[in-house]
Amino acid sequence: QVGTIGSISVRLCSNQSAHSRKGTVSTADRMLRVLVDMDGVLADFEGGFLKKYRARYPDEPFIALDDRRGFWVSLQYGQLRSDLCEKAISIWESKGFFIDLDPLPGGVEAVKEMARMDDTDVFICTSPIKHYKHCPYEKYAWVEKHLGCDFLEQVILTRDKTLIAGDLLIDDKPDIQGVESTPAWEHILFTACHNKHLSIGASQRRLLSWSDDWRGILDSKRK
Ligand SMILES: O=c1ccn([C@@H]2O[C@H](COP(=O)(O)O)[C@@H](O)[C@H]2O)c(=O)[nH]1
Ligand SMILES: [Mg+2]
Repeated sequence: QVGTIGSISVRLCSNQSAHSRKGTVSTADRMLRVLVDMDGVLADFEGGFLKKYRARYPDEPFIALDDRRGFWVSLQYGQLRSDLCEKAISIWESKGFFIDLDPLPGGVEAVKEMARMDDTDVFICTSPIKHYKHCPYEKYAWVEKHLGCDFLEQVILTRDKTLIAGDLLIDDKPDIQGVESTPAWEHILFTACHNKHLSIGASQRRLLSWSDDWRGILDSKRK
């Protein structure tokens, strides 16, 4: 929706959250709550990083996406050569890094479909970096740009996802730890270049991409 204030065009967001639009406040216990990570799940953090790193440091060595191992990009660059750790960090601390990330194939469509499903609440659950000048703002801006301003109601920024209650957390980080030792959610490992070689426990489930059966995973958690 677009309105005007004087000569200024403004985008009007509904004040209702997706949750209350479904009229479910009193029946929240029957809703399936899905938490979806952003970097590496909806937004192409690794691809965006490599593109900007190579543009800023064209003469420095880099790690091709196929050779990425381990969640921490900065750690692997630091192992390549110690000063490259800081150079890597400088990329995602820069203005424009997070907002410029391309959506990963099918992610935005999947999240929109989840939000339309009966008995389903979906939240974007993402960890901002501590260098807060650009990242938190740009994460909200990314959601508005790709999912629409009503979806801003569904954003959770936290550096500790174990504190957030949900049935499922779809996330590319293999080890999600925090102060809560038994988080409420089941972690579904979203496959990314840095985790695809990892063998996971027999009880853990993976989502290979957004073309994989995410609907089946949601259904498996419905009561
Ligand atoms: O080497 C790295 C790689 C990533 N990060 C930051 O970690 C978070 C990851 O957030 P998730 O919600 O777990 O996807 C993101 O803000 C990256 O910028 C990092 O600090 N160092
Ligand atoms: Mg992630």
